[in-house]
Amino acid sequence: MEILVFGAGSLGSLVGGLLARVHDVTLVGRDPHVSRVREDGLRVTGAETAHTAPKAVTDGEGRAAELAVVTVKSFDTAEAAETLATGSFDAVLSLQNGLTEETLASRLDSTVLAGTATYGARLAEPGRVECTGVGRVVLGPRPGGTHPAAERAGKAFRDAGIRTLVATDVPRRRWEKLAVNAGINAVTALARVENGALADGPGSEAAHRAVRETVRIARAEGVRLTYRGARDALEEVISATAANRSSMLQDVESGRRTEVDAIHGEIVERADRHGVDAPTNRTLADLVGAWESGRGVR
Ligand SMILES: NC(=O)C1=CN([C@@H]2O[C@H](COP(=O)(O)OP(=O)(O)OC[C@H]3O[C@@H](n4cnc5c(N)ncnc54)[C@H](O)[C@@H]3O)[C@@H](O)[C@H]2O)C=CC1
Ligand SMILES: CC(C)(CO)C(=O)C(=O)O
Repeated sequence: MEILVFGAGSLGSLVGGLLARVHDVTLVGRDPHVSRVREDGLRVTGAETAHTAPKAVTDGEGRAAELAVVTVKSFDTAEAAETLATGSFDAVLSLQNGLTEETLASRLDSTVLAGTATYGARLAEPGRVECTGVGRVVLGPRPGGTHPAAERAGKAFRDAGIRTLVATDVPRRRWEKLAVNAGINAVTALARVENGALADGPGSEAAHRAVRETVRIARAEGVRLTYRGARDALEEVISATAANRSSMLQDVESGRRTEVDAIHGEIVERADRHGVDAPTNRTLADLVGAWESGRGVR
């Protein structure tokens, strides 16, 4: 399959490097990574290993492929969509945090699929990405149900050795992931603690409040997410990733812009739309937003 991976950073390089084992892959990224991939290929090290030779470009304009996989940070999604709109794709799949598939769908004519990835990836150096954990990709049609494009994308991922589930209940899964991120990301970033610190104590209280609010908003959106389901997912992720530093904590520690707007900000915006209270998410969004403004990265 011809696949374009838009956003060849950590996750995009891991997924693109693995897909290039059996598919015709083009990475859209930035230098010096892109130049190194052109010279020496792309190495995947760690929990997965591969050395493949995807094409790599810095200009994503006017490209065509059967599938485009979007792996830019959530705040770059609108710009990525504008660039993708100059090309031609049968389907576009988001593997990002947040509900970015809606931004893509509002700007693109292609079929937009939504997904989640629990693989861990870190761009170790130009030309080399480290797989820090083998997880799973779950993907499916944005409104749920089935679609041939989702089946084709799922088969392409599986053929490349990526653990993949094609799901019929993607909205619930996307909101469950959003609820887990709402519970963990800002609390760990503000408290400067690993995910495991939220297993009990005050961090746990804040995380559970953020999750409970997110479930209320998901239900107001018509998504069949239960508090018990989201709470179990939160507790499982806290336990399975106890020693990890969340992506938001890593961003704050590196002085980078975070995905707070796509997680807590998105939840607050939808809460306002539905007239539902979300005081914990609002406070978390304001505090991380204040840090970003003070740091000049917002
Ligand atoms: N890193 C991980 O282990 C995981 C990441 N995710 C999600 O995946 C998304 C991406 O995360 P990361 O890979 O960690 O971020 P990242 O910052 O490492 O990668 C994004 C890349 O996109 C590139 N990019 C952005 N706009 C571009 C443009 N217009 N043209 C060319 N290149 C462009 C950036 O230069 C950057 O290299 C996020 O939403 C994140 O939450 C989800 C699961 C795991
Ligand atoms: C699931 C979790 C919270 C794991 O750290 C994550 O997705 C993140 O850090 O962004």
